[in-house]
Amino acid sequence: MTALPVSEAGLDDAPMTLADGLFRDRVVLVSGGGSGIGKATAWMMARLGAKVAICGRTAERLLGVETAFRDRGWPLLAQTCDIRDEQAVESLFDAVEARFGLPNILVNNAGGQFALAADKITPKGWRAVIETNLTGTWLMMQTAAQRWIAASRGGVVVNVTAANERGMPGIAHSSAARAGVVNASRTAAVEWAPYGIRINCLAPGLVDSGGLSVYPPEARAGFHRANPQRSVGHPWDMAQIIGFLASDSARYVTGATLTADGGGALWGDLWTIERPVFFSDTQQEAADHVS
Ligand SMILES: CCCCCCCCC/C=C/C(=O)SCCNC(=O)CCNC(=O)[C@H](O)C(C)(C)COP(=O)(O)OP(=O)(O)OC[C@H]1O[C@@H](n2cnc3c(N)ncnc32)[C@H](O)[C@@H]1OP(=O)(O)O
Ligand SMILES: NC(=O)C1=CN([C@@H]2O[C@H](COP(=O)(O)OP(=O)(O)OC[C@H]3O[C@@H](n4cnc5c(N)ncnc54)[C@H](OP(=O)(O)O)[C@@H]3O)[C@@H](O)[C@H]2O)C=CC1
Repeated sequence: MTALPVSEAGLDDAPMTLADGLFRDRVVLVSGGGSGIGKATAWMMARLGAKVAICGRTAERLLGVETAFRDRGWPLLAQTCDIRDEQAVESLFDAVEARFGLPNILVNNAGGQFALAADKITPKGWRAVIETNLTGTWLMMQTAAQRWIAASRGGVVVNVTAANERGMPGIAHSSAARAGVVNASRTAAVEWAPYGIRINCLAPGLVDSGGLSVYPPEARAGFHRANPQRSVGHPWDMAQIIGFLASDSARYVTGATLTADGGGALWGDLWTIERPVFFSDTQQEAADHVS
């Protein structure tokens, strides 16, 4: 696959398949918008005319995007917020409403985990990942829906989960949380359909964002081989799928999960921790281990 640029200048020029002005004057809230997939999405939305709000826990990350948007004359609201904290989530939505009005689109992208063998995860570590990826994502989408319902308006949610059809060895907590988001999304897609709210998920496979740096080098070395395309995706690839799901082109799509993993759900052997010897590529090593 052709490599796409990752720099900010690259995001300015990255090829766009979505129509000019597609999100003109729409208010788009992107969680985790200070880096990786969220940042690429914020950029894409701004290029397509949206008023963008981003959040994350780290002020410096947000500041980087704020500066770049100011240089380009793009409107942006950036606010620190831990999505696990319901009061912080409420004040984030208050701030967005005060600046731009109620969001039309929520891109629920913030999340992450640490890689550790399932038998080593502590209760505290389990809770931290579930709270981040399931509870935090839920608080954001429920808050958006409550406000849309109160205002008698529709809205669109895109939840960024992870491609977990075959589990995600090394990140069991995250795999469980993402499965929870997918099913909560299906359920809410039905309950909130009468209010004109659509909810879909994007389940990425491996995407070459800075986020991958937290994985051990021996795991990272195998990432690009873990799917039939023998490559990792780019944040811009994810941004454009998010743009499609958020747009009226997808108006008949709700409760769905779109997997973008280079076919990794069908073929490939992915480990986010070092591959146990039992699963070794060399038959002799594996046989030695079993016997
Ligand atoms: C087939 C195709 C498929 C394709 C499938 C695709 C594969 C998926 C690849 C995914 C890639 C990405 O998501 S890339 C994005 C990666 N980005 C991130 O992960 C960043 C976000 N992550 C985080 O912030 C953290 O990991 C997270 C734990 C979730 C939240 O942080 P907090 O500040 O709340 O938590 P902390 O205080 O740091 O830690 C809380 C506890 O968690 C545990 N803990 C935290 N870090 C730990 C660590 N490195 N090792 C062990 N344990 C740890 C400890 O018990 C900690 O308690 P103490 O012991 O008391 O400290
Ligand atoms: N890259 C990949 O291969 C894959 C990524 N994903 C998922 O895609 C999403 C984006 O990841 P990606 O861009 O790759 O990696 P990044 O680590 O760059 O992005 C994660 C973003 O989420 C923010 N975040 C994390 N926890 C919280 C929190 N509690 N409250 C608010 N913001 C938070 C981070 O900001 P801060 O730390 O400042 O809070 C950061 O901006 C994540 O949910 C990730 O797990 C899924 C599958 C594969």
